[in-house]
Amino acid sequence: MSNQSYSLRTENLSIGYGTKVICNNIEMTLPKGELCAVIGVNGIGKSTLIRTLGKLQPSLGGEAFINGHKIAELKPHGLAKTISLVLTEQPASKNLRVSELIALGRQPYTNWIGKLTDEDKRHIQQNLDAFHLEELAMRKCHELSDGQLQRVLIARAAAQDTPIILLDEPTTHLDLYNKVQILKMLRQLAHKKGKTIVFSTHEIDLAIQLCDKILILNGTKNPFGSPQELIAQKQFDNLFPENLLEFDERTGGFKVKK
Ligand SMILES: Nc1ncnc2c1ncn2[C@@H]1O[C@H](COP(=O)(O)OP(=O)(O)OP(=O)(O)O)[C@@H](O)[C@H]1O
Repeated sequence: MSNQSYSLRTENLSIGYGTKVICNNIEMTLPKGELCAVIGVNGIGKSTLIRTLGKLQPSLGGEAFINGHKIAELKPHGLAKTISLVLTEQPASKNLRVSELIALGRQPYTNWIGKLTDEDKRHIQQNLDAFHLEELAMRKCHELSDGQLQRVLIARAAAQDTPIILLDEPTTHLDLYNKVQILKMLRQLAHKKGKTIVFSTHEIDLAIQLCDKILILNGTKNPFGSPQELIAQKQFDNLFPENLLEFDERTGGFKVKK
C-alpha cells in the first residue's frame, strides 16, 4: 500500500543523537483513528522516537510520513496543524488557568493578535467537557493533581485538532485508576474522533488491553503489530531478562518469577 493510504508511516527510520544511532529499522504503519503504544526498556529510545516524529529532532535515516507527506518537509505552520505534542516536561505556563492552557491549543488557528473566534471557543468548551474539566476551568494549572494536569494537556492537544497526537509517557506518576482513565480517553479520541495517536509508555499490560497497535523498541529489530499478533509471535517473551519476569500469554501480562 502507498504512504498516502496511511495516516502515519515510517520506513526504515533511524533515531538518535548526532551521529549515534540508538534504534534503526523502525517500521510502523498506522491508519487514521488508531491508538499505538511505543514500549521498551528504560533508555531504549521511546522519548527519542516521539520527539523525532514530532520533528523536535531530526531522524538519522529513513523517512516518516503523515498522509503521504514527509514529516521532515513540513513547515512550522503546517506542522502545528498536523501534529500536537504532549511531552513529559511540566508546562512552563503553570501559572495559566486551565481554560487558558487549553486555549493555547488554538494558537495555530488564531490571527496575529491571538483573538479567539467563536470556532476556537467552541473547541475549548467541547474539550473542557470531553475531559471532565468544567469545574476546574478557572483553576491555575499549578493547583492541579498530576492526573488532572495530564487531562488538561491532552485537552489542549485535542483543542489543537490535529490528525496526529504524540504523547511522551502520559501516564507517569498516575495511580492505576488515572492511568486507565487517561488511556481510555486517548482510545476514545482515536476511535470516535479519528485521531491517530502514538504514545510512549511502560504500561505494557494496559497497552495490550487498550491499544490497536504496539511498537516494541528493541534497537535493531522493532516488532510492530496488534497486541494479539505480537503475543502470537511471542514478542513480549524476551522484552526483559528472564530471571525476574515472565510473560503470561493467557492473561496478556507479566508475572514475577518467585
Ligand atoms: N539529548 C541527548 N543527547 C544524547 N543522548 C541522549 C539525549 N537524550 C537521551 N539520550 C540517550 O538516548 C537514549 C534513549 O533515551 P530516551 O529518553 O529516548 O529513552 P526512553 O526509552 O524514553 O527511556 P525511559 O524509559 O527511561 O524514559 C538513552 O541512552 C539516553 O541516554
